[in-house]
Amino acid sequence: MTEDTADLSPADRAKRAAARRSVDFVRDGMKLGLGTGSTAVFMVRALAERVAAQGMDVTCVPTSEATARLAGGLGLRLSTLDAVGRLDLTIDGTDEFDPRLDLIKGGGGAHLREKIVATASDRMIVIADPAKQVATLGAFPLPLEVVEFGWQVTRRLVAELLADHDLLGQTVALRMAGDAPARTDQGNLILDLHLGRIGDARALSLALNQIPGVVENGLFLDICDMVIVGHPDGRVDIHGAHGIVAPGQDTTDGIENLFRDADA
Ligand SMILES: O=C[C@H](O)[C@H](O)[C@H](O)COP(=O)(O)O
Repeated sequence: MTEDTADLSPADRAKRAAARRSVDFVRDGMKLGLGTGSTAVFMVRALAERVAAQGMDVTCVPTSEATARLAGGLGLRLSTLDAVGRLDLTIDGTDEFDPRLDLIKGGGGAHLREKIVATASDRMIVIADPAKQVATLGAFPLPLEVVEFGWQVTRRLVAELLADHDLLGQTVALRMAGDAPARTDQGNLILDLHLGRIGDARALSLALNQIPGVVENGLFLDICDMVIVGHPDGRVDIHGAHGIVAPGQDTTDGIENLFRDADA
């Protein structure tokens, strides 16, 4: 199945360009983590096309029920993280990435499973449109998955903790889905932390996860190896941990070199 790009918005054309480039990194026999969100949807479709066209043998672990439905419906072979144990590569979207390739994720509430899967992967490629690139994380509200039991006490502890950190804002909001609280795939709640700018993401991430009712925050630190940024005209830029390693329309040659460069 190939989408008609003429019907896509510029942002969606950019997401699609990044997504299609990312599946060039998939090799026969790989165990793959599949991300969640609108950019990941383009990736799952591109992956299903490639696997079918080339008769590849890949095993996929989805990071959400939505991705599981999409990937399964497109004929990709699904498994569970516990069944495969270790993954070769995870490809996922993001809400923000900074020059260190640190991320804020969880705009769709999937960051817990996404972080478990990415951490169990040898590599993580993030796919993004240009709007996701920031100098400092924090303009996008930081999602925090919390258990329902005592959540208002948890929210108060989170608010007190934020007062001790280097942040522009400190508003904590329960995420809603219409009139009811939004629920994650685990049945938990989400607090969105409107922080404006996060001065020390490592200190904040560690501190938040010390609060008992907190399950996981949306900061992905030192997890991502490469960000592929798509553009509406189909070009892509590949960002490694030390800057752009493949500006403009790169080739499919030297994929392993790109990873090595990303690690340099
Ligand atoms: O919970 C959702 C995930 O972290 C998504 O990967 C993230 O929100 C980016 O989503 P999108 O590709 O739709 O911008």
